[in-house]
Amino acid sequence: MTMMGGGSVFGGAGNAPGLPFAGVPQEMQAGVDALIADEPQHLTEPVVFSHRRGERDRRPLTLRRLLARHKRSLVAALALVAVESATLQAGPKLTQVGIDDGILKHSMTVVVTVALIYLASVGLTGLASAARVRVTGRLAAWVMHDLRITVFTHLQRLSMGFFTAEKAGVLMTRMTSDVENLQQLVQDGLAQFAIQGLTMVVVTAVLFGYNVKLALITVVVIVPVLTALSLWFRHASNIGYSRARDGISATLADLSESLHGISQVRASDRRSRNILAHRKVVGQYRDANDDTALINGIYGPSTQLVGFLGQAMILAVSGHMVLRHELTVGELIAFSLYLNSFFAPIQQLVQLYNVYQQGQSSVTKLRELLDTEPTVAESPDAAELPPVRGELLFEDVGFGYLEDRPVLSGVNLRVRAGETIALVGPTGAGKSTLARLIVRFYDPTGGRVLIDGHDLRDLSITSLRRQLGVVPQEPFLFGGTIRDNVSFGRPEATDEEVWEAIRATGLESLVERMPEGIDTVVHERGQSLSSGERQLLALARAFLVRPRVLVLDEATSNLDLQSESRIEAALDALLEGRTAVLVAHRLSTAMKADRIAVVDDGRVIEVGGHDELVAAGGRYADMFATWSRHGGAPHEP
Ligand SMILES: Nc1ncnc2c1ncn2[C@@H]1O[C@H](COP(=O)(O)OP(=O)(O)OP(=O)(O)O)[C@@H](O)[C@H]1O
Repeated sequence: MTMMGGGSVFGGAGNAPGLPFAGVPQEMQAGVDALIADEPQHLTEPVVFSHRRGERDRRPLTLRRLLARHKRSLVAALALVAVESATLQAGPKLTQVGIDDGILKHSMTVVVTVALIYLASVGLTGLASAARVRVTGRLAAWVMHDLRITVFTHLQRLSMGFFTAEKAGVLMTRMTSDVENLQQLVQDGLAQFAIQGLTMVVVTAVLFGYNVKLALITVVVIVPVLTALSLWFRHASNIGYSRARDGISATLADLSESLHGISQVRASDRRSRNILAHRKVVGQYRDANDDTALINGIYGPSTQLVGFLGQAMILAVSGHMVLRHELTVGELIAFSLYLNSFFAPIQQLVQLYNVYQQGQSSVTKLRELLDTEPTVAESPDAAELPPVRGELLFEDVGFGYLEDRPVLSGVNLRVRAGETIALVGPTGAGKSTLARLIVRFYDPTGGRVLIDGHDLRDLSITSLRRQLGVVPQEPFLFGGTIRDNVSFGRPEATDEEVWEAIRATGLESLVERMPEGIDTVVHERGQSLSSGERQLLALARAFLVRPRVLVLDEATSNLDLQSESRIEAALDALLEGRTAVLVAHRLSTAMKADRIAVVDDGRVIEVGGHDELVAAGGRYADMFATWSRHGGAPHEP
């Protein structure tokens, strides 16, 4: 739980009893203080966000770089791994001494001493292991924490084009399964790698130390078979895991799309089709998991079988050697115990290789994401935009979302400071695109967009956005209260200012009817407000920020007459005294603007006042005539 700094939240025993909140009883205050002191503190200091990445963030993401920030934990983990691997190997040697020097020579002292040392080594292994798990767990938690914040910050930096091109589900996979793969690798995989690797080296040396002949048999006969099996497993499981990764990506992408479009799914009664489609992606994921389970099922038991056969062979040879007094019984037992510790790491290492592979491929995918440069970048010598009057100028602007498909070409348009200009035209003409260029969601591919004579590309993005307000076609409401949503662009606004915005946009009666006024929580994605109310709330949000320049994309949804007139009144209040570019889908809105620009096929073909354009008898006059014929109210100047 996040807790801001500062004093006690509870009033203590000083509050008068009988009032609605009488405070914490004295006898409980100590407990409450202890509880608060125990609360974990998360960073709540202000974030300094930069549109440009710092030098540190520019270096490509690697596992080593992720770990390097936590050197102390890493060194501690390695030291504990070394202790764990060494103490683990004491058992067989102690068994041998116990048998040869204790049991066979009837020395109780040796047996007891060896048993005590054994006990101590087991205890030490347990302690080292517990400490190692704690250290690597903490290390993994921090690495994941850093990574999630780095990726999230980078996503904030990326341009709109990236989000429209990339499926939301795929981005979710980066933040979920890719980050979790890495967590698994850092938390246990790397430590196990080190333990098993070290164990193999130590045990090989010990085996040769005990008996060169037996060790050679092990290395020459058994190891090649195990190696061949392991190479097959590595190859097969690589393919399997890569299919499984694609499977989970597709499953999450499909799930996220279905959830976002749930109302459309219901309305079009696509439920059974969607279930079928989801069944298909989930089925592919299951197939991939089935395959990896099969591969594991073949590899695990067959390596075990090879291990047992090898042990049987070694036992036959070493038994023969004991009979010929070339080996003691204790040495035979110790050798076969060490043999176990020799086979186990081979199996484990191959399995771990998969964890490593998965982790590495996740690092690669996250690296690709972090290396994506924002297309709308802030220039290194970006200037602060001084307070503007709000004149906008499009100079021979060309733009296309895709390289070979121009959406705008040769657009020239001047929006005077303080005027409201409406963009009208057929659907797909490029009206919203023009609006997006003003707020620099995209940069033009040709020509320039200027505000008060400054090319937008030369300005710091923050200073530009501070003076711009945007009301999108479908306003997004965030999970939180009405107050949070209205003050989204200016969280420091006072209650009075929030109320003023609510009153100006005619939301007052609605908010007053709500159970907790401006503190009423509206649901995620604003499902608890009607579409008209959501639009009004978006207008209130813009009103509170009081930007010099407003860009409004008029909602296309049909509202009842009352809501429409409320929105029109709210617009009047909002547009007063500022420059506004209004993407108008209704001529009734457009004709109230100071001037109208007709956009067709990516060009501005007419600009002028309503009467002027009607009199000119051009494209706008045609649109107006059609609109009037179909029941639009005739314009009364
Ligand atoms: N993110 C995008 N990626 C690729 N093409 C896009 C994207 N957004 C819009 N387009 C295309 O650009 C063209 C202009 O779209 P735009 O949204 O500007 O039209 P509009 O005039 O605002 O239409 P409407 O009145 O329907 O809102 C359309 O052909 C559209 O398909």
